[in-house]
Parts: sequence; C-alpha cells; structure tokens
Amino acid sequence: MNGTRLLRSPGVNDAKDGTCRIVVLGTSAVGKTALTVRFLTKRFIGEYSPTLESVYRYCTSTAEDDDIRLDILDTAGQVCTEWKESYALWADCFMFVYSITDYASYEEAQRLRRLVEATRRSTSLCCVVVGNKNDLVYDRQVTARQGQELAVEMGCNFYEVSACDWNQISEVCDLFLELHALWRKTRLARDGRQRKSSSSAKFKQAIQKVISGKGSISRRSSSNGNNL
Ligand SMILES: Nc1nc2c(ncn2[C@@H]2O[C@H](COP(=O)(O)OP(=O)(O)OP(=O)(O)O)[C@@H](O)[C@H]2O)c(=O)[nH]1
Repeated sequence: MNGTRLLRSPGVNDAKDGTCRIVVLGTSAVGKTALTVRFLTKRFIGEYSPTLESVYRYCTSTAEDDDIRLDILDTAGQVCTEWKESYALWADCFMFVYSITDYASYEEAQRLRRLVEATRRSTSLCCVVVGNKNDLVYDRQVTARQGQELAVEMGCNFYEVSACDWNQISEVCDLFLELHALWRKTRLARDGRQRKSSSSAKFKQAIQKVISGKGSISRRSSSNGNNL
C-alpha cells in the first residue's frame, strides 16, 4: 500500500495509533513545500506560491512488511509565534530547513529550534537540519560547516540537498524516512522502559503482599508441571 492524502489542518485526526507526525519548519521560500512534494510525489514545484499550511498523510509498507505512516505538516514561513508553538506541541519530529543561499534563513532555523525547545520544555528533539538549494552553490551564503555546527549543537544529523535536483530524490526521501526511523527507535525504547518499570512495580507489590502475609509465591516445576 502506498498513498498520500491531504488533510485539512493539524488536529483533524488526533488518533495517533502508530502515525509519526513530522513538521517542516523554516522561513519563507526555503523550499519546505518543494521538499515535501518531492518526497510525496517525486515531482518538483518550480513556481512559488506561499503555503498557508497543509498536512499530508503518507502510508507505505516496506519490503520487511513494516508500515510507515506519516502525517507531514508543511508550514507557512510567515506565521506568528503562537502558531509555531502549536506546531511544536503537535509534532513528534522536526525538520528545520534553511536555504544555503540565504543566511537569514539559517539564523531563523536556529531561532525556530530554540522556540520548539522552549515550548516543549525539552532539548531532546527528534529532528534533522536541512540546508536546501545546494544546486545554487554560486549563490551560497551558508557554508556546509555552519550547517554541520548547527546540527552538532542540536545533536542531530545534517543534510545539504536540492529539492529541484532530480539526482537527489533519494536523499530528499531519506530526510523523512530518517525522522520516522528515529521516532520509531525512541518510541520502542520508551515503551521498553515503561514495560520494565511496570513489571518491576508489580514484582514489588507481590513481594509486599508476601511480606505482609497477604500473598504467596509459587514456582512452576519444569518436570511435571506442578506448582511447588
Ligand atoms: N534552485 C532551487 N530552487 C528551489 C529549491 N527548492 C525550492 N526552490 C524554489 O524556491 C521557491 C520557494 O519554494 P517553496 O517550496 O514554495 O518554499 P517554502 O519554504 O514552502 O515557502 P513558504 O510557503 O513561503 O513558507 C520556489 O520557487 C521553488 O521552486 C531548490 O532546491 N533549488
């Protein structure tokens, strides 16, 4: 199964059930829509029409039979802080995008990251930093090293890509799939910790019962199946 659907707005479907929510953040015209559309349809949008805000649902099954379900929120570059805060709370994962031809967009990516951290009250984010438009090297204002430094600060991976370069489609797809993989890993680790702490809590309760004389411990015999 492989499908993409445009939803109306974030929060339309709050049932999370295995869906990873990715928000694409960055100032105007850095290529957020171009990257999102490239991933979803493999096409490139050449003309520029400022995004209002769109959420796309993407579903696919991998060769290993794993389902990948994403809700991707393509945000508008020019929105007020309040909206950005609501994106920060909605999302599981963050794609901070700047254009390598626009230093101010790089600075905005840093500001957005600080805003997300402050809103979520956490510096541990599931995120990637993306310097887009690397086909325009002659207009470069942000070095790859600066992009890398930002990613190191944020403890995440850094990519320089071009949404318009046909040869980089797989790199663009990897941005979204890496976020999904990171999210899944974090979720599995968290679920594992929860299971562990709930079983150790149950064990402590059982011990308490035995100590207080209200319970008993039984052990299964491996040879005849009787309780000892
Ligand atoms: N050369 C080049 N142009 C690009 C690239 N990505 C996007 N563009 C162009 O940059 C312009 C802005 O792209 P969008 O994807 O609309 O930018 P956005 O960040 O979604 O903009 P807002 O909706 O205003 O927030 C468009 O004209 C795109 O065609 C790229 O990798 N290389």
